[in-house]
Amino acid sequence: MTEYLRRVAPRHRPTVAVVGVGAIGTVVADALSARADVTLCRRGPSAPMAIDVSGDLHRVDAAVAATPDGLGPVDWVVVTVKAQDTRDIGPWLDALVGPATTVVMLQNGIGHAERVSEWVPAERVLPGIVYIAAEKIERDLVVCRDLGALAVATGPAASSFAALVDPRLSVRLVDDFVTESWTKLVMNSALNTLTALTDRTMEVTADPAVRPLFRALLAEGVAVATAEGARLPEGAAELFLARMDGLPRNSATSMLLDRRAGRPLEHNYLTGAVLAAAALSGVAAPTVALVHGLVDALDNRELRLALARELEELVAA
Ligand SMILES: NC(=O)C1=CN([C@@H]2O[C@H](COP(=O)(O)OP(=O)(O)OC[C@H]3O[C@@H](n4cnc5c(N)ncnc54)[C@H](OP(=O)(O)O)[C@@H]3O)[C@@H](O)[C@H]2O)C=CC1
Ligand SMILES: CC(C)(CO)C(=O)C(=O)O
Repeated sequence: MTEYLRRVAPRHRPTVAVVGVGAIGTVVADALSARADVTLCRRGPSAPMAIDVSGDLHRVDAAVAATPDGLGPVDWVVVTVKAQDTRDIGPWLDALVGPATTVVMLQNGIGHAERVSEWVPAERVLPGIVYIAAEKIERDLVVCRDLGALAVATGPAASSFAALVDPRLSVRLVDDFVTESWTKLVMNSALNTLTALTDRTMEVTADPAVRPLFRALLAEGVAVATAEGARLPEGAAELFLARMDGLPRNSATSMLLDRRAGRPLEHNYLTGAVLAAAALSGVAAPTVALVHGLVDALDNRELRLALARELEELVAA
């Protein structure tokens, strides 16, 4: 293209749809909004979102859709629902995914591409791991306490996506995504589950009564991750525990927030994923199994309570 044409040709602004406008979806939408046309795909009333990033409170500059009706394919779909809700966003993906769409999966756990294989082939999925601390404190308001980083699998889609993101949210391109995702999964399997079970923030890692349980979960997780091809250093479990000790003491995990709000828990994609891999590779993970069972019992109880609350509201209405 000549220099003249380059100047007069209208620039195509990339289009992005964020499906799952909770804590992480809102932070990422905000970070994309300067360089792309962003649509927030929300269920319920189509209100805009506000965000508070370390005291800077503002409205997210994005369109809002409450239903997929009338939407067409976009350049990028960013999926930020909890892993267990991925199947439910099928109607959004039907509308938004076309032959040139890349789906960015920003979720804890592993198996990101498999979860959306019905809608998009693996080569057009960009899996990502999230290192952000955020919470949706009201229906239309998210607080971001640490605008950390995203880690995405290296490739052409990764560089193009990174170029769209405000540099204040760093995007790290990782060659070994297996090691990256298993490292986070092993930590989430211990930290998210034990904070949710004890109803305590990250300070629980230092409790001498609970610390041995952290150690056992991490050691089993590391053994399974290694069997799955993650390349972890010698003494990885202790290293992970030290990393957890460095996290803000009064911060919640996403699973603790879900427990406190009476929402379904993501454990089937955390401890559940570790157990599935352990069964396949023949690695023993008895502590992970016990803790998984406890969280499952908690999840069912929270669900029953949520249903009872809904019923009460219906009766009162
Ligand atoms: N929060 C954090 O600090 C961190 C989270 N993560 C991971 O990031 C991922 C996203 O977590 P997070 O942002 O915390 O989760 P949230 O629960 O805050 O947000 C998920 C959003 O998805 C929406 N949703 C669920 N089902 C549907 C549906 N069928 N259609 C449309 N929207 C739907 C929910 O809507 P509604 O509001 O209506 O319920 C909710 O707003 C998870 O895998 C989590 O583990 C990782 C690191 C840190
Ligand atoms: C690492 C941690 C605990 C950070 O918030 C997380 O991934 C989560 O809350 O799901």
